[in-house]
Amino acid sequence: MGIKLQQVSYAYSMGTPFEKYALFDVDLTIPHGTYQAIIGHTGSGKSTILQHFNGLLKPSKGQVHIGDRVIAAGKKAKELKPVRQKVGIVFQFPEHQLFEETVLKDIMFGPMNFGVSEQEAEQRARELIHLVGLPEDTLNKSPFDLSGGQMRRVAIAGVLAMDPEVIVLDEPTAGLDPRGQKEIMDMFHALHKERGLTTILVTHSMEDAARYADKIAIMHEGRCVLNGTPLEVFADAETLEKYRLELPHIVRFQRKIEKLMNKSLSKICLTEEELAAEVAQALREGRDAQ
Ligand SMILES: Nc1ncnc2c1ncn2[C@@H]1O[C@H](COP(=O)(O)OP(=O)(O)OP(=O)(O)O)[C@@H](O)[C@H]1O
Repeated sequence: MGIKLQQVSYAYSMGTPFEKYALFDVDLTIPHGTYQAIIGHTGSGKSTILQHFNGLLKPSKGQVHIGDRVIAAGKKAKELKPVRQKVGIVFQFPEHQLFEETVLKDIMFGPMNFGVSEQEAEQRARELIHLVGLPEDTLNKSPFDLSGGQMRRVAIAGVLAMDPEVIVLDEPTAGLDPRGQKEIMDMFHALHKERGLTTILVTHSMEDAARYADKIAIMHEGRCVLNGTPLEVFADAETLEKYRLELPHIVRFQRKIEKLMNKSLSKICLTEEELAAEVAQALREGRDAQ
């Protein structure tokens, strides 16, 4: 399922003296099966845009297409339950929303609330607990006896239990140690590939955007100022500089090497392996030319 924003503007407290526009004429098309990162500084509108992806917020102007459903300014949004089931949002610190006495009940809560049978919901929970990297006996524990990282995984299993077609991740690794961060990001990437999910990652991390995303959109003061593949975005040094966004570590390293070699490599590299191969190639060419 894809998502498309057409000329979307959004004002908080519309029509009151506190009216404040947080989005201005945003056009963004996220085709089915894409891994889209949305990056921007604090206050650029990331959380506001995210809440449009499943109808939590309705645009003040413009239209949001979620699959074949259209949510438009000025129109009453009909029954949004199916949209909420198809678009799962992993909010920041999702473990704060755990509340049941056991992990099993917590994971089953969402699907059962949406009419899935108890048997089916339990089966999903038993499958998902492995998928999020926890042993099956976790299901019988209280979520509040788990570590922070384990609680995060349980909360993620709860979102996946709804069997969404689109998954929206709002800084999903905030507060985790580097190893936990990588494990969670790799897990979402594997899910994205295996289940053909449309994945939207809202992040401050250029590293994660570079490593996982097919497309990177840059938000600045409520506008989407750039959207392209990682290579297109990292080649646009002028725009990145204008909006004070850092290149990922690996690209900065490449720039340093190029400066020392006084030579540009033939492409921008996003992994250590690619960079090593490009440098080796450039050295070979240098030797052959002597
Ligand atoms: N409930 C609200 N009422 C009024 N203004 C708000 C509200 N929520 C956000 N804003 C304003 O809207 C703008 C965009 O905020 P938003 O939270 O979408 O940005 P963000 O990029 O998600 O920031 P962060 O990275 O800090 O989460 C900011 O100027 C913010 O102050």
